[in-house]
Amino acid sequence: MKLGVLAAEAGIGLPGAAEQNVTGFAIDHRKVAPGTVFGAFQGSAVNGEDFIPAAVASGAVAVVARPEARVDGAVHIASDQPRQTFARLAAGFFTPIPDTIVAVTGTNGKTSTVEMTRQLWRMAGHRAASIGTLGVTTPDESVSTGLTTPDIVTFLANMAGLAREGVSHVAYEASSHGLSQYRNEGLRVAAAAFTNLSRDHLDYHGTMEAYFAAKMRLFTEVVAADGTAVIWTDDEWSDRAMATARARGLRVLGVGEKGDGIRLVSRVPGNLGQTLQIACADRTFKVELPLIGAYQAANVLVAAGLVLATGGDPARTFESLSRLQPVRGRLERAAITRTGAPIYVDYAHTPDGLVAAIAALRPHVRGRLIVVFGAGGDRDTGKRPEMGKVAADQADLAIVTDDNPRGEDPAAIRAAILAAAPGAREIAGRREAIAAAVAEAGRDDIVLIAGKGHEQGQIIGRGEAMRVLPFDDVTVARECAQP
Ligand SMILES: CC(=O)N[C@H]1[C@@H](OP(=O)(O)OP(=O)(O)OC[C@H]2O[C@@H](n3ccc(=O)[nH]c3=O)[C@H](O)[C@@H]2O)O[C@H](CO)[C@@H](O)[C@@H]1O[C@H](C)C(=O)N[C@@H](C)C(=O)N[C@H](CCC(=O)O)C(=O)O
Ligand SMILES: Nc1ncnc2c1ncn2[C@@H]1O[C@H](COP(=O)(O)OP(=O)(O)OP(=O)(O)O)[C@@H](O)[C@H]1O
Ligand SMILES: N[C@H](CCC[C@H](N)C(=O)O)C(=O)O
Ligand SMILES: [Mg+2]
Repeated sequence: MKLGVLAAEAGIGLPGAAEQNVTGFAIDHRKVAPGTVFGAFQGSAVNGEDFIPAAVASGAVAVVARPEARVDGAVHIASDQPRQTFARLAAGFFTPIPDTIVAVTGTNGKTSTVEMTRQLWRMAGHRAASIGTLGVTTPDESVSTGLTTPDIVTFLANMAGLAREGVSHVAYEASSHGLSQYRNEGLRVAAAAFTNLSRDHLDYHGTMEAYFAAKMRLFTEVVAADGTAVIWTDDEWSDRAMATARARGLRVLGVGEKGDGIRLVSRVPGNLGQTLQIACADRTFKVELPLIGAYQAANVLVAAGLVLATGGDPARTFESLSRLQPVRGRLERAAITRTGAPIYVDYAHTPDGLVAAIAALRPHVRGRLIVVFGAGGDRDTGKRPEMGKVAADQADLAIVTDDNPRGEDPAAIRAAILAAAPGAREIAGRREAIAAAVAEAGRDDIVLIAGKGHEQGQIIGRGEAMRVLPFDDVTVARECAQP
């Protein structure tokens, strides 16, 4: 494909005819081959512009970079927003793409919502896939990518690969990092959802306002101008999210107790699930959802909103809710202790997530709720005491342990949590902490192991020294429960 043709398609002006043949795209100079377009971005760790000479030496035909960057020996595609320009250019190269693409943002619930959307589409007869923290899940398999939102080249290549496999519908997770780094752009996104906003990632965004603004780019720039915004109505930030979507002229479908598109009329927790009454388009529907917790009901309804926004039939969609499969590591019932106490594994790794996971289990607890959790290293430090406070206030026994210490001293992370968690117990090793919780649990108790969900390892160290030690909360829970 000729560089000039790609640029013209993306509406990017280039000096000269740009007859160069483009063979691929890369944002890492180590992946540049002859004919590659290299995106040189200023990052948080290093400046990609430093690698321009190396990229050109490896055969880059063009470099997308700021106007002030120096490019010799290749076409300089100058842009004040090089990540966005690169994405638009690359999107023309990676074809075909699936017909129907939707995206989900929010602090919590993205993975669950994209996964539920995928399942609902599949039940409606579509070949559907999801992309997010769990990797790429296709009709046939699941492949892990390591990041929630893969880099732009992987993202676009995945989309093209899925379309070639015959996938017509894709739901992807748009993290705030991904949105602010333009890691998923250039494609027609038919509908976009907002689940909620609460404290997380302030190490990266600085303030809640900046964090919110990063997420809102999904509505102001990423979703198609004639697309739909599916917004959970019952969050503190919902009204502002709706106003943002309306200001762009998007169709807004509100979902929640205050929702005008899908209204949650009532929710009654049952033993292994819950009963929902839903009002939609002048009709009411009763759903036996085989999942517990208000938060799971919320995610499922937002997923249903995305399905309706992309042409799904309401009656069929709500009927399908009763056949949804649980999402890996989200309130997953991992094992039962010898005394009969259930052990749940959940991915709650924010204060709000912990509140939601505890609230989901509370109606099922006759004795004590024992919560094992920690906080990740090299991430927002401010959420640590907040998580400690939630556990101290709302669990009957809190055990603070390690969760991906990364480059930090695990004892210091635990101390920051414990400072706000009077009465909590400190047990460094995660296996030992889980074993202690299991040993404590009597017949009427429930154990919640929070923070790692589906994760398969403990991340220790950073940079060259980083190691991932195999660790799976579900497996360890089973081993401790039935030694
Ligand atoms: C802070 C952050 O988000 N960093 C991500 C980001 O890095 P960056 O753009 O700042 O890049 P950088 O490492 O400073 O390098 C700058 C540029 O030089 C290039 N480079 C770098 C080195 C080299 O030798 N040659 C080279 O060309 C890089 O490819 C990059 O384009 O882009 C990189 C490539 O896409 C990511 O790998 C990297 O993720 C790091 C590893 C990370 O841990 N990210 C986490 C925080 C993250 O993104 N998490 C969210 C989940 C959040 C949630 O869901 O709650 C996610 O979406 O996964
Ligand atoms: N709608 C919700 N409201 C509040 N908490 C939620 C909600 N959905 C999920 N959670 C909590 O967040 C955890 C993670 O859920 P999920 O993986 O779906 O979110 P995510 O947004 O993809 O997270 P990440 O940012 O890590 O990718 C759950 O295990 C639960 O504890
Ligand atoms: N997407 C989130 C996941 C956090 C999971 C938790 N186990 C941790 O390591 O902090 C992040 O990268 O911040
Ligand atoms: Mg996720």
